[in-house]
Amino acid sequence: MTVGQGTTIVLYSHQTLREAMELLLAHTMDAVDIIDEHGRTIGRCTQRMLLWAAAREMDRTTPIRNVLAAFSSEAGREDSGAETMCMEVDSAAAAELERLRHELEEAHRLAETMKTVLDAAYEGVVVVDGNGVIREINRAYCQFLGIRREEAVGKHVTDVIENTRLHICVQSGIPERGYIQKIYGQPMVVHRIPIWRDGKVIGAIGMLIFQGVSEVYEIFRRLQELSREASRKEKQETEAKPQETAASAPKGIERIIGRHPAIAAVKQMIRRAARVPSTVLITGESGTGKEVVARAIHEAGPHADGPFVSVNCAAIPESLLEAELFGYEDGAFTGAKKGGKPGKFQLAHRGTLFLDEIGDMPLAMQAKILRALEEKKVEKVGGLYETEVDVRIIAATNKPLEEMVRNGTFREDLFYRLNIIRIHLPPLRERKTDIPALLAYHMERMCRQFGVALKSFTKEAMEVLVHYSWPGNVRELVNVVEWLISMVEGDVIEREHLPAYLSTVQPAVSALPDQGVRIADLWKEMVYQSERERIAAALVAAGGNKTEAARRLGIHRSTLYEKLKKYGL
Ligand SMILES: Nc1ncnc2c1ncn2[C@@H]1O[C@H](COP(=O)(O)OP(=O)(O)OP(=O)(O)O)[C@@H](O)[C@H]1O
Repeated sequence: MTVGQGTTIVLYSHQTLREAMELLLAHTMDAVDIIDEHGRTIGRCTQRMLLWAAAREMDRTTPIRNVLAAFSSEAGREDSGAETMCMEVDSAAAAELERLRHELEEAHRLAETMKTVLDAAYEGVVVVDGNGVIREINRAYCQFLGIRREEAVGKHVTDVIENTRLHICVQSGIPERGYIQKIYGQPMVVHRIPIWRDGKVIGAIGMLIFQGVSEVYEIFRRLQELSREASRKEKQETEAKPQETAASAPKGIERIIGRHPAIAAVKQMIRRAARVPSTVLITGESGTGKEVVARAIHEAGPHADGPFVSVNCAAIPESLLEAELFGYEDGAFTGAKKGGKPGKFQLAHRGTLFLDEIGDMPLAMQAKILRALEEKKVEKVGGLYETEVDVRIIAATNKPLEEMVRNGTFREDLFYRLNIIRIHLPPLRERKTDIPALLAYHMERMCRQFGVALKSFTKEAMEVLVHYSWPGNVRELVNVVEWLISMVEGDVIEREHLPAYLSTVQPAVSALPDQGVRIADLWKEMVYQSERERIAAALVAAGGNKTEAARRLGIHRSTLYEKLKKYGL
């Protein structure tokens, strides 16, 4: 009943008249402060006030704030020596109190606003104290980590965030901006900013910058300016075609471009699916990236070093499907290769078998696949014995499997066996904000691959591309980029250069997200940072030999020298 704040005894405004009486009696006190739900003192409960209430036979369950209000208004009229705090104090003290109350309210409002801002922030934000213990973490960061706020607050940052250096930043007091930090195998741009007070570091703020597609046009434009500059120089300096080096080629989840919430959720699912060996069913229209997702799961999982074998079930004639999947023995059928052939299941041993277009699988073959999945054994066509296989199955389809189960064209038992983890990829027209980033990514990738100067889009051309409905999804977008690279002579792609069918829908005033340009700078920093890291890694791999490092990077030696100078390596 008694409410204590440290050693001070107080009464909360919701407590009853009876509780107030018991409190004063128990502590033989004359008066006690009344505190509201925000911790503010709203008045004082005195013996006189309680006597007043008793004389009026007030219900003992009346909240004390109501008693105070009634007493104040009556006492205010009848008695200038009323007991509420504001009336007891003299006018100077009252002014001071008013100022303090105002300040407290402001602080309270500010704290609320800060929390709202933090949670609405596009970036992930985490705050640690001087010991590296998490004091605050916002919704975006929690979502990215797949944890709840309560699971993070109070823990040491190293127990919550992979590869963090926030605790080091607290010790050194040196800000670290635009660093690359790998979280769940994904390179992320982070900032670490120490918080100073009275000449001491009392904590640090960590910001996680999602490889965003907001401000995409600006990012795109700047990125293109940068890269065009760089590729012009490189072209002048070297005859050799710039190659996409193994070190620079993005892998796994990095290849999945997009920050639309649906894609962010897909990435989250990929990370989870990679941790377990369960079968995965990926659904989505043709060209939405089902195979990219399957590969990402494989590459993020424990069998990443094992094979990834892809089978398009729709592309193989029914008569050959069994031999293709399970292999065949020598002389198993007319036309069989001498010596036999291993099947895809065997080839995918200790790796992943990606069964694309599983909805097109004939019923008879579905039964065989189910058996292989359940028994983890396969038998070649014409074979006499079974072989054990350890394969993770990822299946994909653009067909409505549930409906096919209902009408008997897809086996229910196989459906449930495959549908353990379900990932759905929405069509591109439902995630238009990802279009500019996808264009940027594939333009950069292909120009590099073909050894041509990077091309950029005008805003008008970009608007047409964002507004187009992309029935063929990302695959169609990739094809359009390739077409543009080969058809457009100059470095800038104008609206007029686009195939006519893309322009059938007129763009609205501005289709592009308009969220400021902060991320653009970060993107630039990220590009610089990752190039610096790539060069440093190549140097280490080449044992310090610059000619060899340049060869590994696919750039001219003089370009490497220039970059070494630029990055202070
Ligand atoms: N999120 C993405 N980021 C970058 N590229 C993507 C993305 N999604 C798809 N792509 C690209 O689009 C093309 C088609 O992707 P993919 O083959 O994975 O689609 P799919 O859904 O498996 O198609 P289908 O159903 O026809 O087999 C590929 O070139 C792939 O690299």
